[in-house]
Order: sequence, then C-alpha cells, then structure tokens
Amino acid sequence: MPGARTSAHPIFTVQPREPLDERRVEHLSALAAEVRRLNEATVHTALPEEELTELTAQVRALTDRLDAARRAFPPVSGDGYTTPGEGMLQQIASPVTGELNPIAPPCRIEFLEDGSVRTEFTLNFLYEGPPGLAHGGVSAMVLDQLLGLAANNNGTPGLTASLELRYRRPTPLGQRLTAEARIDRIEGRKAYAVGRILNAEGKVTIEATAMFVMPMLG
Ligand SMILES: CCCCCCCC/C=C\CCCCCCCC(=O)SCCNC(=O)CCNC(=O)[C@H](O)C(C)(C)COP(=O)(O)OP(=O)(O)OC[C@H]1O[C@@H](n2cnc3c(N)ncnc32)[C@H](O)[C@@H]1OP(=O)(O)O
Repeated sequence: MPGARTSAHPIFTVQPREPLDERRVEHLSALAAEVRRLNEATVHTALPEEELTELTAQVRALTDRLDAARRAFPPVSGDGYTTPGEGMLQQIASPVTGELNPIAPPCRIEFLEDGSVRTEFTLNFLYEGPPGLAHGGVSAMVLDQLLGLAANNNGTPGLTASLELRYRRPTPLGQRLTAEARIDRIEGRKAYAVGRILNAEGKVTIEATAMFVMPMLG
C-alpha cells in the first residue's frame, strides 16, 4: 500500500494503515458528518413508503460509489496510534472519537496539562437505551475510550483488562455531557484509570474505573 505506515507495536505490522493528510481528513470528516445526519434522520423520518423506496436506491448508489475505491483497513492520520497526547486525536476511525466514523458521536478529546483527558459531547436518539436516556453500553464505550486515552497519554497504553462502572443517575440524551478521565496509579504493566460522566448541571451520572495492560506479543 503506497505510503502505508505501521506503529511500533507488532499487532499493527499485519494491518498497514494509510496515513491521510489534513485536507483529506477534512473532506472525509465532512462526508462522515453528513452520514451521521443521515443515520439520525433515518431513525426519525416519517416520510411515506414510496419515497423511502426511492431514497433507499439513492443511498445504495452512493454507497456503491464510495465502495468502488475501498481500503482494506481504515486510515489513520499523522502518526496514528503511536504518539501519546495529541497523537491520539489521529485515531480518526474510532467509534468514539473518530471524525471519520459516522457512528462516533464524535467525542473531541482535550488533553489537559495535568495529563488528564476530557470531552464534551451530546448523545442523540441513535444512542438511546431506556426511553430518552443514553444506552448504558454506549456510555461504557465512551468511558472505556476516555480512560484508555488517559492511560495512553500517560505513556502506559494497553488493552482494557477490566472496566467497572457505577451508574449513579440516568444519563440524558440531547444535553451537553462532560466526560473526564485520568490515571490513578501504575503497578508494573497495569495502568489504573478513573473517570466519570457529568450531566449539564455538573452532576455525576456514571463513575468508572479501568485497568489497562499492554499485551506481551512476540
Ligand atoms: C495489541 C495492541 C495494543 C496496543 C495498545 C493500544 C494503544 C492504545 C491507543 C489508544 C487507546 C485508545 C483507547 C482505546 C480504548 C479501548 C480499549 C479496548 O477496547 S481494548 C479491547 C478490549 N480488551 C481486550 O480485548 C483485552 C483482552 N485481554 C487480553 O488481551 C489479555 O488478557 C491482557 C492483555 C489484558 C492481559 O494478558 P497478558 O497475557 O498480557 O497478561 P496477564 O499475565 O494475563 O496479566 C498481566 C497482569 O494483569 C492482571 N490482569 C489481567 N487481566 C486482569 C483483570 N481482568 N483483572 C485484574 N487483573 C488482571 C494479571 O493478573 C497480571 O497481574 P500480575 O502481573 O500477575 O500482578
């Protein structure tokens, strides 16, 4: 693959990822933003069935066009997975933070000077669990990612070995949520992180703790 680059970690050597320049990321992000709108409109639409049939054919045609030039793996940007801190913004196809991934809210991450990470985001009805409320698994995904980024930002990246959540209050849809995470402690290969989600009033809805371990690969 021309220009393909892999990170230092062996797992990525079998999956070469194309690094994209800023301009291309912008174009693909604009496309993903429209697909995100499409996803939501699909759930909410009350159009009559004849129109839905016509629109289905149009969407199929668009997808066929995009798929005509298909990459084997999603691309990365810049240094992809390898760079702590800012570099992690480059995981552009992540289901949580990826600007290029239409299923990502997306959560835009701030890397703070004290090493913690933070994001402000809103969940719409695509992420509904109980009526009007965020799906607990979606909140778990956001927290897993955020705590993982805190571990990575600390220079101790790893896979999630455990993730524990305490759902204290319902997490609402359609209002600004804040999530934050930081490293609590390191024990050998284990990085322990803590985090939480807060509602628009600043009340904690979910508390999370997680442990990340970098796998020993040959
Ligand atoms: C492969 C490439 C990695 C790249 C690094 C990532 C870059 C990060 C960049 C950007 C982050 C973005 C954010 C991402 C966020 C999302 C993350 C996910 O979704 S991860 C997917 C879900 N998680 C899995 O699929 C893990 C599956 N499990 C495993 O692969 C293994 O079990 C693993 C690696 C966790 C540990 O396996 P072992 O063989 O390397 O090591 P052992 O010896 O079993 O454990 C090491 C120590 O940890 C303890 N340990 C392991 N699992 C534990 C657990 N569940 N609870 C408590 N302790 C546990 C053990 O007791 C041991 O402790 P003692 O050294 O003896 O003190």
